[in-house]
Amino acid sequence: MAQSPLSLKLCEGASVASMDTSRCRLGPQNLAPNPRILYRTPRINLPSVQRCRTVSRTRANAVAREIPSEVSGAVSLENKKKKKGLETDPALLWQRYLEWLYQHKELGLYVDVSRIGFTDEFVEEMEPKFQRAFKAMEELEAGAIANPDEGRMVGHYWLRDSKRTPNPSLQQQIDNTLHAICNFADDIISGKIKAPSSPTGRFTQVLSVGIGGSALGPEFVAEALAPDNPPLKIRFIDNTDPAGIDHQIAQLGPELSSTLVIVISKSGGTPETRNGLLEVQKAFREVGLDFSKQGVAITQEKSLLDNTARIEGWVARFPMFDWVGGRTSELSAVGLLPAALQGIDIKEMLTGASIMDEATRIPVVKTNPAALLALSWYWASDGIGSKDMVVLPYKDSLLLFSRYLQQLVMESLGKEFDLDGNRVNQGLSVYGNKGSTDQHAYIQQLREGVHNFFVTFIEVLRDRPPGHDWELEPGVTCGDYLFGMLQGTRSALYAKNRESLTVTVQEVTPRSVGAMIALYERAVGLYASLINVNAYHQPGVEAGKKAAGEVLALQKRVLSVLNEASCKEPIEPLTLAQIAERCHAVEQIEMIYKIVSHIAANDRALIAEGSCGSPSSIKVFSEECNVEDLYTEI
Ligand SMILES: O=P(O)(O)OC[C@H]1O[C@](O)(CO)[C@@H](O)[C@@H]1O
Repeated sequence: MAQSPLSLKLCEGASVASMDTSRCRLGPQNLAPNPRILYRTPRINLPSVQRCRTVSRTRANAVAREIPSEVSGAVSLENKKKKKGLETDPALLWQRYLEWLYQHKELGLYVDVSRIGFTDEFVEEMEPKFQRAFKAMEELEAGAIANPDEGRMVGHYWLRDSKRTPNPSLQQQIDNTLHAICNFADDIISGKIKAPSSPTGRFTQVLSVGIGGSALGPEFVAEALAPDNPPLKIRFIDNTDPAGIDHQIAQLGPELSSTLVIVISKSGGTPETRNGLLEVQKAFREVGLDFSKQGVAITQEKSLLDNTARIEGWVARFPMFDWVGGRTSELSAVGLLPAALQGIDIKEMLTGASIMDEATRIPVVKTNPAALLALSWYWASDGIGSKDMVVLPYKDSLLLFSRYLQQLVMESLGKEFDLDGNRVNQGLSVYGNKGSTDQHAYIQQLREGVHNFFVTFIEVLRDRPPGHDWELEPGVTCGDYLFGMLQGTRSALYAKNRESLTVTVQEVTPRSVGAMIALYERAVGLYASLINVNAYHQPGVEAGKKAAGEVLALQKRVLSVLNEASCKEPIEPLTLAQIAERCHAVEQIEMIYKIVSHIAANDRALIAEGSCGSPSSIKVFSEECNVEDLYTEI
């Protein structure tokens, strides 16, 4: 017999037949954060408890014009592709390979778009759009307000060439910050800055707390570049999952005393990051450690996090600049400080990015690797994201590249409206892990199943550091197999009309990683211009945050109503419908059921009686009557 979520959660241990009379005990409820902690206001705005009715969510924008797909060029492009098909003649394919292969000699980086089937006619048609995109990029780099909705400049390119800032004070801020990061990392690694409670006086671990752009870049780079024995090892808290947080803290064990906690949040008010910080601070208190002696903040000046760190006297604070977006912040303090603490050469990362920036400023599609990517994306996904981009790095250390790109691409391009206010529902979906591992997971479908993707192969030529390779069969190394798997998959997919492009680097080094980050940042920026969307805002993310705030506000109201009922003599158990009515949220009854289920599953101070398989029969009451709450909440 299928069980409802409630039967599973509320009545753990009880058989379905015995559920009718089961009682589910819940522990004391306390949603209020520790009053001693200053950093406690989440960025999500919780409506006051008086307003626990459903807030109707109307879109702020005026009603937008729906545009037919012909306007975006999608239909004509689709037809052209059908007529053309992919080149199959080996000699012509080789010619195409030679004609389109891009090589950056200094970086040892190649971009091969020969297995994307665009035609010369298409390239010609795209030329005016590209010229507009190059122009827009030039203006952006010169300090234009390239993020009009937020009225912001977009300056991540300045981070690796500070002379390009539109004014000298910004240049100084960038240079000073880089200098401060290098000095701080040196002082931590050398032990000049001490971990006061550590037995050795040294910091040995970094715990990075952040989410989205404040985590994905540092996670990717740590996986790609951290040496086997870094001066400080790094761990991440990138969610508000209590079990995940507990796991990280448990893994640190006694090394908590030698852990440098870096809290990263541009806004300084992201709820998940705030919660991570509060949980870590609690863990510190429980073992008698002074968090302020081990905490570092990376955030915008004067943000809530910045103020907290300043008032509590944390070890250090580093700025996040207003003009650097979260998903393009890897080469700001966000990515550079954690990397430097792991002994990664951050100046090399910046150099790689800077060289790539030079290469991707060239306003000629064929000789600009970022433009080649944008051109390929446009062709392969019809300029409307009709196909997903599967990213397959054939190198374990690049495992997180696809996850990093997922945010960079999807948060930048996934937009409801274009810059003219037309509803376009744009985007480009990105997923992938690594090859050849994924060949044993989903490549079966890619080759033979639904044709809704194109592939980006990331190839690394150097298998191992020099002097370490050996032949596991005559003439064949382990790395040859990896190489063979990549080439084989590329060919096998192409034979079935599945398009792909390949980005090749010599080695995974700080320089090549910096270059790849810059390559994709620029490709996203150019592609956004081609499809006419603002790549630098994320209005859609706010809706989820607002809705989460409404759920938590409703939960407070539910608890308040139950508390009031439990203070009566005798205690008054309430049905879900009664709770909803007293909350003035009749239309939210399903959410109230979920709230009660969740609280019940967590042993808090609620008792639910009734048939768990039939929510309408449930009666709920609180075990405790908090008189203080009675008159304040309602
Ligand atoms: O750095 P913050 O302000 O904590 O934001 C974290 C992430 O949240 C978002 O704003 C939305 O998910 C991302 O763009 C950003 O990287």
